[in-house]
Amino acid sequence: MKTQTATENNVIVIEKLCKHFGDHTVLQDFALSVKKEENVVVLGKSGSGKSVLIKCIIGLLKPDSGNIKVFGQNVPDMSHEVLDQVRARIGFLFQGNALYDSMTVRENLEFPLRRHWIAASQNEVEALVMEALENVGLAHTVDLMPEELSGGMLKRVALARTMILKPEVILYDEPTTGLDPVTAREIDKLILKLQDKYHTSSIIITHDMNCVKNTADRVALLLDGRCYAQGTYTDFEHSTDPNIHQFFE
Ligand SMILES: Nc1ncnc2c1ncn2[C@@H]1O[C@H](COP(=O)(O)OP(=O)(O)OP(=O)(O)O)[C@@H](O)[C@H]1O
Repeated sequence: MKTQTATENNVIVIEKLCKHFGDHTVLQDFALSVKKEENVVVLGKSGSGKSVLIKCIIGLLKPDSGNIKVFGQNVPDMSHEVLDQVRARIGFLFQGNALYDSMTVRENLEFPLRRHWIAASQNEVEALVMEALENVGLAHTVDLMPEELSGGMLKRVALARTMILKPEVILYDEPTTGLDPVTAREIDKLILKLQDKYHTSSIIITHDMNCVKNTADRVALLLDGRCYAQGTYTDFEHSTDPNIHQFFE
């Protein structure tokens, strides 16, 4: 049974998050929360700090101050051991997919299972690999190498690998960037399908307003280090605030 220890149904609560590099302030009192089974899109211009935010959430960067509570525990206070356990509950879809070129699709999908010692027997590993690939409609690619796959297929295999540990939270870093519009919409649909099937919560970083429209339960605009505005896609679409409106031009 999955444990849900966070308060008020929030799986992520970020409060007063500050991160500087030298005299460059990237995040300043940033706040955001994500509820169970909610998709929150973080919008922000290039260089606004979206990747820094994601890295702080998974403990790859230490904030200067503030809290990042994931499943009720504060990431900056976690020991390496606890952080490792929490990371097994958080899936991360990298912008560049981060598949190993020298491994087959099967080996790429087995990798997180072996790293976290999830499946004991080879039969269990095989079943989980095939379930993950069937989820993204790519069971037939199991013995192919990444170089034999199209950009959209690579993204779907990467998503299958992210999902194989059945994460409760998924962080998507620009999931549709570099894909043609038809493939991008297929990825949007997969994001929703997997959320529905596994009841995941997500933070999605994207500039693709179609992806926002299709996937966001809520949109948060990261501007000048803060969460400048939050609302639905429709709220944002109808906003007359130039800082919001510019994303629709
Ligand atoms: N390790 C680091 N050391 C110094 N500066 C950094 C570091 N990581 C990020 N930055 C700076 O923080 C700022 C925010 O970077 P970040 O990569 O989070 O932007 P982003 O919103 O993800 O941009 P993009 O949409 O282009 O990917 C940038 O000015 C970047 O140069």
